[in-house]
Amino acid sequence: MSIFDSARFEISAAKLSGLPPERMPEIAFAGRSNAGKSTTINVLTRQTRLAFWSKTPGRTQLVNFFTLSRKRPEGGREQVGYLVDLPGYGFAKTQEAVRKSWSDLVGGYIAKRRSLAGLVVVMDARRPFMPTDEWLIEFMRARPEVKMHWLLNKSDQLKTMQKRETLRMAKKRAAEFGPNVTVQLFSGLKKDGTEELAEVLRGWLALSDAEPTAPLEVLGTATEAKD
Ligand SMILES: Nc1nc2c(ncn2[C@@H]2O[C@H](COP(=O)(O)OP(=O)(O)OP(=O)(O)O)[C@@H](O)[C@H]2O)c(=O)[nH]1
Repeated sequence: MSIFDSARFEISAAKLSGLPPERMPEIAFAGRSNAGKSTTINVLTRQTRLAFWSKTPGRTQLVNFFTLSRKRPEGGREQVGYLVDLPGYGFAKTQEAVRKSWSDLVGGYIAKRRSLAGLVVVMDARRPFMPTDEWLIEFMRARPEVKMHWLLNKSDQLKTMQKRETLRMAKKRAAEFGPNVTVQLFSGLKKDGTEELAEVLRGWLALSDAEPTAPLEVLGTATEAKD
């Protein structure tokens, strides 16, 4: 059983003060509305209702935390990280208040969350790097040490040559952005690229399914020595 199959809903937060304590590395997912973030999370975790929270229109923007765990060699399970579903974006000009609350929540999370190991940006491969995607990517300039993976979803809608060109262009942009950015083509519909994505995310958590005893750095629990 992969750590992603183990994903269990833990908690939702509508504001930064409601986030759970930083006790494990976090893998966050973000994307424009309709880019396929929910589909991606559901394919990755092989569940059909995990990311259903964002489905209700007009729902308060929430950050949803799912616990990832793995089997201990001696039996039982241990928690290894959080999968964090960030609220979608892609707003009309009139929705300024919505945009502001999204930007405070998501921008604040990215800027301040020390346990953020990496961010997956889900984009529509037919039109990646829309202005709202660029906002999100710009937030990450403040955290160059955090990994980022650009997921070019709906690649099933592209012809072979378009796929090649889109990937080439995105890889060029990733290299310009910095050393911690990776990119791949993906299709949530066809489940193409799922293993490549899972491999990237296991790398962020310093985990491998083949090595259940691999050491894991648990962030946010260090205490300072007192004299
Ligand atoms: N062709 C194609 N369609 C996809 C793919 N992934 C998702 N879709 C479709 O795109 C639409 C949006 O997918 P969702 O997963 O709901 O997108 P979302 O980004 O979570 O959207 P919000 O809930 O609005 O934030 C749905 O109609 C999906 O069936 C894909 O890989 N290929």
